[in-house]
Amino acid sequence: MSSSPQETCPRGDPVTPLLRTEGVGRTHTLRGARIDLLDDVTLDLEAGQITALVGHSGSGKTTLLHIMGLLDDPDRGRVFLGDDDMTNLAEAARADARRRRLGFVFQSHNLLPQHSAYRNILVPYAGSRTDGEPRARRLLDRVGLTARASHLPGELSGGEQQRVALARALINDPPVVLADEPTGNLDPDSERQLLTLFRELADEGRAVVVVTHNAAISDTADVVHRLEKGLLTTERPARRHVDDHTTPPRRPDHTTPPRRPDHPASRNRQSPQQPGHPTRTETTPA
Ligand SMILES: Nc1ncnc2c1ncn2[C@@H]1O[C@H](COP(=O)(O)OP(=O)(O)OP(=O)(O)O)[C@@H](O)[C@H]1O
Repeated sequence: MSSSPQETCPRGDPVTPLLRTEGVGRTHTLRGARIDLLDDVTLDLEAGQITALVGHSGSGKTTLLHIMGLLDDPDRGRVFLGDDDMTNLAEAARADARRRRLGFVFQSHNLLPQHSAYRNILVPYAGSRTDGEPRARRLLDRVGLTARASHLPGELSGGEQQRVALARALINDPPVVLADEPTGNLDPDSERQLLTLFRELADEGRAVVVVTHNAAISDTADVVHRLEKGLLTTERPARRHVDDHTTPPRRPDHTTPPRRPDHPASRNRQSPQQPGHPTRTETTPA
């Protein structure tokens, strides 16, 4: 098998989530007080699904995303990519997993200002240059930016920069995409384009997790997890998180392609986490 990234996303085994946190905990001590920011958080990211991670500011969403993305270590618990326990791996192996198996999109897209859109997409490529260049061009086309290939980030709009960042996140064809407030700085059109791309990625069999305060994303998501006082509550199916309960749950038309029964997302509907039930039943004092 070639060591370069493949063109097709690795599909998840129907029963093995693409990413799993198991009993993850993170405790801080602030001015002598112990704070369980994350307490026994168990969650699965399944193939074919967009997962939204919501909660008030400071509830630990980014911390959990960084732990899932192997950018940070939990104090307790484990993180699996497929069947692989990533918890106590050496940093070199974690870095390799981050590069090949995880794609990151951040609110501030972190593009290199001196490089063109095309070069930025190639920066994290793990394969050979001859394989990478056509891949980068296809990804530029996919995010609708072929005509902007040679433009510097400063010459692109915020939405275009974020689509370059998404193309960069996909260069190694990762099965899992993690996004932290990706629409935070975007206008509604750019937001819609990004959400459409996320839906396509899920429909290809990837797991997409999005930390967000944006109700449009939680509407679009297949699964919504809420973090509160260290505990994770799973809400399924996704529904609005605004106070307008008179409006029925709805997905934007562009996010609802019909799914075949044999689609990875259809095979993964069952979950040990039930709607509305925290992973632990008691609340942990902050
Ligand atoms: N090393 C640390 N020591 C003490 N507190 C910390 C440490 N790291 C993070 N925190 C605190 O943990 C809390 C959670 O931060 P985090 O960024 O994960 O929250 P968030 O839910 O993503 O917030 P937001 O929605 O505002 O981005 C914050 O109050 C932060 O200050």
